[in-house]
Amino acid sequence: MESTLTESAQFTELLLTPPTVVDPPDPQPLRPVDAGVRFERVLFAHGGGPPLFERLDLEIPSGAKIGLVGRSGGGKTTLTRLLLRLMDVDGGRILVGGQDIARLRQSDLRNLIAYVPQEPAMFHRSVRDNIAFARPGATETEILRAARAAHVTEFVESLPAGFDTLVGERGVKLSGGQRQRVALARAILRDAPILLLDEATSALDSESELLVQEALWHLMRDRTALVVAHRLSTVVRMDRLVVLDRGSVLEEGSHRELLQAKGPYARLWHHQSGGFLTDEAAPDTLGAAQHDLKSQPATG
Ligand SMILES: Nc1ncnc2c1ncn2[C@@H]1O[C@H](COP(=O)(O)OP(=O)(O)OP(=O)(O)O)[C@@H](O)[C@H]1O
Repeated sequence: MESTLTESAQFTELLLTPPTVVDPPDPQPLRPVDAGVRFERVLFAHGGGPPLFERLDLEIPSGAKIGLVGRSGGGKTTLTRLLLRLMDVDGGRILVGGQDIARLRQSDLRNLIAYVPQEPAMFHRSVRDNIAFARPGATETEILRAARAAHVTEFVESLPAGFDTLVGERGVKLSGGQRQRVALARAILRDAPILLLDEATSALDSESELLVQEALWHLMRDRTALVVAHRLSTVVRMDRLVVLDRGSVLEEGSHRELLQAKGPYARLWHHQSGGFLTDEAAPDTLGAAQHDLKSQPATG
């Protein structure tokens, strides 16, 4: 009882003390000290099937920008779903900021991670509502700022009712690139310290691609980013690429290091065409590369 009284007295005192310093005009959001992500000996199998991940270890330091690449079925989507805790691991653990996500409140975990899926869900509401729902209570200024940063403003200006234009069922009135920009605006508005992005595989027109890229880089600044990367322009700029195949990390390093290593990624890179790391092109490439890795002794 006494301690409660003391605490409340201290609290009141704080309230009554006139502030001697003022907030900066453009304050930075308070972030956890560490927004690193760590997969630790993760074991996982889909619905009683064979294990996909067997003791998967992956470290993403706070603020790092990691690209997840690899052929279809490698486990990229599963990894993102485990991090969002849409499913639980069968063994090992996933840590965010040093805390086991299984021990966090779901809402707290969601506040730490902004997720941009390949096919962002669109509601038959206005463009504004489609952005705003990412953070209930956001002010008009905040919504418009996010829209501007994600280059939504440009295309909205040519819509009949601007931000009040209804986007149609599942956003049919918007192009793929425009939907992605709305999704990035949502993530900007969320302002979470960790960004998890499943990059769209479908070709965007080059103007959209450029704008989405720019918005994406803007969004990644000062955040930890894990991007399932399909586009070469994204991959090249990442700090580190992780090549995932059949639930295992085949190799990792920067784009330059992996090219020099002349391994699976380098083969993928040289095989791909049209600016995308196509899953179609990957199986033979990675399969052959994996065979090479297995059959040749490591030469360093
Ligand atoms: N819900 C599910 N139930 C059973 N097996 C699944 C399920 N989801 C994925 N898998 C299997 O898990 C493995 C990894 O799939 P995942 O979607 O994570 O790979 P991916 O690298 O994201 O592939 P893509 O590039 O095609 O999206 C695949 O063998 C897939 O068939």
